Amino acid sequence: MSQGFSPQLGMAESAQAPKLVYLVTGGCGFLGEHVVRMLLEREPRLRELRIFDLHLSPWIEELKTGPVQVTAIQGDVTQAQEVAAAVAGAHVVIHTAGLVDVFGRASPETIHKVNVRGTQNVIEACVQTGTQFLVYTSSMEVVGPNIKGHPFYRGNEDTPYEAVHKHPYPCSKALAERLVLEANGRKVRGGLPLVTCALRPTGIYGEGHQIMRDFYRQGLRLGGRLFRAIPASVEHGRVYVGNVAWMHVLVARELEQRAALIGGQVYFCYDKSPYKSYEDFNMEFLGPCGLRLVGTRPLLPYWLLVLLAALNALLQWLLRPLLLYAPLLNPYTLAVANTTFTVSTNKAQRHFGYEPLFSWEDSRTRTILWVQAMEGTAQ
Ligand SMILES: NC(=O)C1=CN([C@@H]2O[C@H](COP(=O)(O)OP(=O)(O)OC[C@H]3O[C@@H](n4cnc5c(N)ncnc54)[C@H](O)[C@@H]3O)[C@@H](O)[C@H]2O)C=CC1
Ligand SMILES: C[C@H](CCCC(C)(C)O)[C@H]1CC[C@H]2[C@@H]3[C@H](O)CC4=CC(=O)CC[C@]4(C)[C@H]3CC[C@]12C
Repeated sequence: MSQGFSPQLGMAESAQAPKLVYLVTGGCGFLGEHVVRMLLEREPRLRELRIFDLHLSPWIEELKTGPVQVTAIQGDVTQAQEVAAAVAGAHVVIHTAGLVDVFGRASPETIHKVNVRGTQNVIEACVQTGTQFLVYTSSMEVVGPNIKGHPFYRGNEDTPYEAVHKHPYPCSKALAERLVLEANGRKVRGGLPLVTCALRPTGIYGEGHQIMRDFYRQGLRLGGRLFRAIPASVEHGRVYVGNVAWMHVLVARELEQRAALIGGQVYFCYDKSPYKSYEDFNMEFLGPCGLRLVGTRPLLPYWLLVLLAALNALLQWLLRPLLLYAPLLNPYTLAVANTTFTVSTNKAQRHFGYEPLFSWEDSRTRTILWVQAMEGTAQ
């Protein structure tokens, strides 16, 4: 039961009638929306695009006027039947849906349910319905930073690193990634092998990034200032959302032709974004929007930040019966922000010809324009 998926875009093939059906889970999220729009722009063989999400966004309606059939499916990845119904008849699934929570908003059980069981449901749906190609959005967090705070400096997919986690989010992403990779080669309905791979973005930034929005608003509240908490020497890997989306589209396109090479593999998502600390990197966008990062060195000593982070964790626990207290600073976010984690690799280029679609200058400009368009700029 070959589904006629031919990733090499030859002239003759691209001129053929579009026939592929793609499903994007989490298609209304920050990354998912960019994947959806990228597919519509850059996958000429697309006949139908299914957008599956717990919460459907109104912008989907605008996409329905184009030549590709856009089908919005409100559904929950934790519900196996809903997932199977959405997957049936799709050639490719791009599974970006996930619960991204490192602030203690959701319980560990809920994070596990959505990220691990949800992914298991997607895999089983592919097997049951005969969908052969699955791309999973994993995370750098699957590798690190680990609980010991070991630096990962310009590492690649083969760099040895002690990946030990305790926090529910990285634990769930690691388990889900393993499920996806182990499913590579399983026979799907019709007898063909399932081909899977996992992409591991570092910290994604760009239009729609909620945490950037939070920092911007915090800066406005503080009179146009943000206060340095992390030493400038701690490098944190970042990648532009458009390039992460492009990597998903490209690897999905190449999965059939290069199944033996790509199947069961992991790829860090990378581009030409500079290596900087989390805060200095954010200032590349927030600076031109009128914010200032105060201090060349952290204003508070590290031990005090550790204490404040622990206090926040305690308050979260104490207040939980009354209200949700989920500040940006907690022991986990402090450890991640304060540990060098950067990647330097060309594996995606070697395996499926990935080159960033957006230069650093473009990525920066697009992100600045998005921040500036937010209500009440600081200028
Ligand atoms: N934001 C980042 O810096 C990074 C994100 N990732 C991964 O990328 C993926 C997308 O993340 P973001 O776009 O940042 O998050 P997001 O929260 O903006 O998007 C996730 C989407 O999944 C949907 N979703 C959540 N639970 C669902 C469920 N039970 N059923 C169906 N849909 C559900 C949400 O409604 C949302 O639209 C996630 O898998 C995340 O782990 C990986 C590395 C970095
Ligand atoms: C919120 C953190 C920055 C605040 C630090 C403080 C309070 C000292 O100023 C963010 C620093 C690093 C971020 C994480 C990182 O980019 C890796 C991620 C990958 C994912 O898959 C999901 C998101 C995240 C965990 C990201 C979350 C915010 C930070 C912890």
